[in-house]
Amino acid sequence: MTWTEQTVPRDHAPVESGGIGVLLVNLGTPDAPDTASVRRYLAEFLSDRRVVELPRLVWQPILRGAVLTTRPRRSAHAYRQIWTDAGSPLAAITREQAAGLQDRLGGAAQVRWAMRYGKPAIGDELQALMDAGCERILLAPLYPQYCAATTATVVDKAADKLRTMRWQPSLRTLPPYHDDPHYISALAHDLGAQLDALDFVPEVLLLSFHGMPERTLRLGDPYHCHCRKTARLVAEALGRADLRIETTFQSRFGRAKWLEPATDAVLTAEAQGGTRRLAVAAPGFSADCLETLEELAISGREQFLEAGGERFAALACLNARAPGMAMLEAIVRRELAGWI
Ligand SMILES: C=CC1=C(C)c2cc3[nH]c(cc4nc(cc5[nH]c(cc1n2)c(C)c5CCC(=O)O)C(CCC(=O)O)=C4C)c(C)c3C=C
Ligand SMILES: [Fe+2]
Ligand SMILES: [Fe+2]
Repeated sequence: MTWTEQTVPRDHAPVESGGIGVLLVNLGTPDAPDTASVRRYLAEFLSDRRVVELPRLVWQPILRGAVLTTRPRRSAHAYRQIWTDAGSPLAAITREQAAGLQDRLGGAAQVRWAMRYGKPAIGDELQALMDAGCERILLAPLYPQYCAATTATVVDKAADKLRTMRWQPSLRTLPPYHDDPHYISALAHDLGAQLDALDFVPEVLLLSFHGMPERTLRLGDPYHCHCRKTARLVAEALGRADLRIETTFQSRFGRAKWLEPATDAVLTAEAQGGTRRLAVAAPGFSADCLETLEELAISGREQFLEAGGERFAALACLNARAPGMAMLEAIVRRELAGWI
């Protein structure tokens, strides 16, 4: 037998040479804002050992016991407050970002999107890109600040899929972009415009990042340093001498010590300390989601006003608006250099 294309067995359809794919990935979200869907989502998310770094034998009984019997109902209530006709904001915005990037890249690459937990699954979307002829794929976790709990687990999940393939695509990953001039100037431009559009002048701007257990910093995760650097560069680029800018960490989970200062504690302390007008932005989130729309814009507002604050604004993430999309196009094109 001669070794021709026809006689060599394949484990996927033949691909056209030169096909380039881009897979945008964000965290994940439940399919619906009900307790059962949230429980399914949290079970997958919180079973990831990149997220909760405890031995399985210790963590799984706690997760299956206390956590999954109480949290899903509470979180489902929170999700219901932010759910839209297009579904979960995180999924709807990520879908829009993928469509916007596809428009910008034209025929140079095929763009799809996936979620690390829930749907659409990373493995299925990698397969779809390959089925569409992509031999080279840029995996783009939409996390500006690198963290093992977010960025690394996306790469792990993609590797799980590649492990099943005889003929793998060539894979690149988007590096963290926490200090990239495109990202910093997109944020400065967009946050500056949002601040100018407010009907009050804030005394304080909180830059609130998602928290992490503090021990991950001691173990060498660069996340905390990346957040601090982003905050410093955004503050410099905003260039507002009249605005006090503070960095905080939100969404504490569990009993361990998390990165500080905590956003909720600072909102209360600022109001009690005399700050009357405050704005909060979440530069680490590429898309608005539960953590920005509920935790900051709803609960955060309540905390600040109940403690004596008078005016509060939660600024939008970059989402699929022009400054964020131009930034995404620029950093993706750079990573595709040599491919397109
Ligand atoms: C140990 C628990 C958690 C770690 C560590 C963690 C890190 C982490 N998360 C994000 C981004 C998002 N998290 C979101 C929701 C969310 N996060 C946790 C817990 C941990 N996150 C939970 C339990 C939840 C679900 C909601 C809840 O029950 O509170 C989301 C929003 C998802 C959505 O559907 O809108 C995002 C985005 C980052 C960036 C990060 C580490 C840097
Ligand atoms: Fe989280
Ligand atoms: Fe939260």
